[in-house]
Amino acid sequence: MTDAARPSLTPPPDAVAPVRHPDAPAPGQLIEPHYEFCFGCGPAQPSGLHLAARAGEGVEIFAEFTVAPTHQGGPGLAHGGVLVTAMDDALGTLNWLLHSTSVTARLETDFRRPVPVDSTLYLHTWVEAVAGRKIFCRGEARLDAPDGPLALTAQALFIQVPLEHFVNHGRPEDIKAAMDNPDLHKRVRAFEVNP
Ligand SMILES: CCCCCCCC/C=C\CCCCCCCC(=O)SCCNC(=O)CCNC(=O)[C@H](O)C(C)(C)COP(=O)(O)OP(=O)(O)OC[C@H]1O[C@@H](n2cnc3c(N)ncnc32)[C@H](O)[C@@H]1OP(=O)(O)O
Repeated sequence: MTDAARPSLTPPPDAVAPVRHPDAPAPGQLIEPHYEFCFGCGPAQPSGLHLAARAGEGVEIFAEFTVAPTHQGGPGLAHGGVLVTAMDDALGTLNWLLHSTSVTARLETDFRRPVPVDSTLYLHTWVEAVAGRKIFCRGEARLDAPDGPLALTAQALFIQVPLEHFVNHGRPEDIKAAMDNPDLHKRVRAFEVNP
């Protein structure tokens, strides 16, 4: 499908190039998971993807995820939804480079090749353009090496939201636990004062 057929994923004429926030993680720096129970990157999720993400030089993320037997769809193959989750998380981690909180509004993924269990997916995501609250991003994932065969490509629209988005919509006991975690609180507050 051409870009013209997906108008909501194509930056409008008044969109601007993304700006790397001055407090963004340095290129090469490992980015801490935003939440320990996140299914994509949280260390406290036994069946989670345990995605490890690093900042790139631009407004971009490089991430890795190794497909475990718990991630199967077909026998010995990664479930497509799990691959989309990995892509979604690598795209969501771009928040750290813009220093804003945004959530996925639309995510379109092309599956280009099967991904076997035990393989490592090398994801690269980047912000293409920003228009008001809309963040237009793209991503690709390659098999077993940063320059390995292309397995997935994606285009996404993220929408910037205030922190209240999470506080108002999350299950109250989880929000309370998150707010009681001083590390998480400090990390998330940094976004608020540096929008
Ligand atoms: C202290 C507490 C601790 C908190 C800890 C938090 C730390 C967090 C840090 C970092 C988070 C990182 C998370 C990473 C995880 C990976 C990312 C995910 O999986 S996120 C989950 C999945 N996504 C959702 O659950 C969104 C559900 N949807 C919504 O909430 C709303 O629909 C939302 C916010 C996306 C938009 O709602 P509106 O009311 O704010 O805005 P409207 O007016 O509807 O849309 C604004 C513009 O965007 C377009 N738009 C909206 N949705 C669209 C769509 N699906 N496709 C195309 N355009 C869309 C609209 O047409 C509108 O455009 P026009 O301004 O009129 O030009």
